[in-house]
Amino acid sequence: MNDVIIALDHASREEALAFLQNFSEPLYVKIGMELFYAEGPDLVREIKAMGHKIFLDLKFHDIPNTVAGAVKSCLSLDVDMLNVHATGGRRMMEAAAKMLQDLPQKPILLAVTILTSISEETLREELMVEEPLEEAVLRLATLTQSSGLAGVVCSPLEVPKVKSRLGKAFLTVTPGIRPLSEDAGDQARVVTPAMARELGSDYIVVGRPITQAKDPVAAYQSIKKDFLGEV
Ligand SMILES: O=C(O)c1cc(=O)[nH]c(=O)n1[C@@H]1O[C@H](COP(=O)(O)O)[C@@H](O)[C@H]1O
Repeated sequence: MNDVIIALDHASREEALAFLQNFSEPLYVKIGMELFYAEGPDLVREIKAMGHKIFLDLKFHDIPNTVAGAVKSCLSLDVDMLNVHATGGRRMMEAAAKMLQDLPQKPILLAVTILTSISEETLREELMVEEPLEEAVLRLATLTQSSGLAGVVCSPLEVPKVKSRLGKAFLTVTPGIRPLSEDAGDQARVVTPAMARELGSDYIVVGRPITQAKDPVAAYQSIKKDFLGEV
């Protein structure tokens, strides 16, 4: 299943709902730290009740017991996807995955590998990681899979290696998407929607190229067409 996930990086409930009103169809949306910390879990329930699928992007990174509790707290929201940071390590990811094990219908649990705003240079000079960025992503993705999670967040650029090492079924959810005409902004590893399809991404995550477009519906449809090859 491939899809375009729209990042609702809005400051308030009013802004997010005004944005959603442009669309007549059910969407796959991402609620991240900005909107969640402003509005809390009620808005997640409200958007879910409107029929949209939800990726709750809170990127948990803490000791295993705390992350397990955070995942448990989120389960009542009935989200479709949620995430942790792979750099929290095996015990943390296993504790998160354990919270889902007895559920009849599990949300997709992902781990963020290396943020798409990080470049090879930043990784080496600021984070003191000496291995090439692609190797670091691959190492964290391997750890994520063996910890029992369903997939990773990475750049589409790393997808071919992740898939060839960890198998097609291991999901790749990829932000850092920019249509050709758009500025990369704070992203360091960017790829067009069509390239993401060619590289094998399962889902692309797109924020500003849609939310800040003059015509968000047209921007969404064009990105969806480039990624899925249909409207
Ligand atoms: O976990 C994420 O969703 C995420 C991981 C990552 O490595 N890079 C990344 O950009 N994201 C999120 O994806 C979205 C990208 O937004 P735009 O750059 O506006 O398209 C933002 O909401 C980020 O928080």
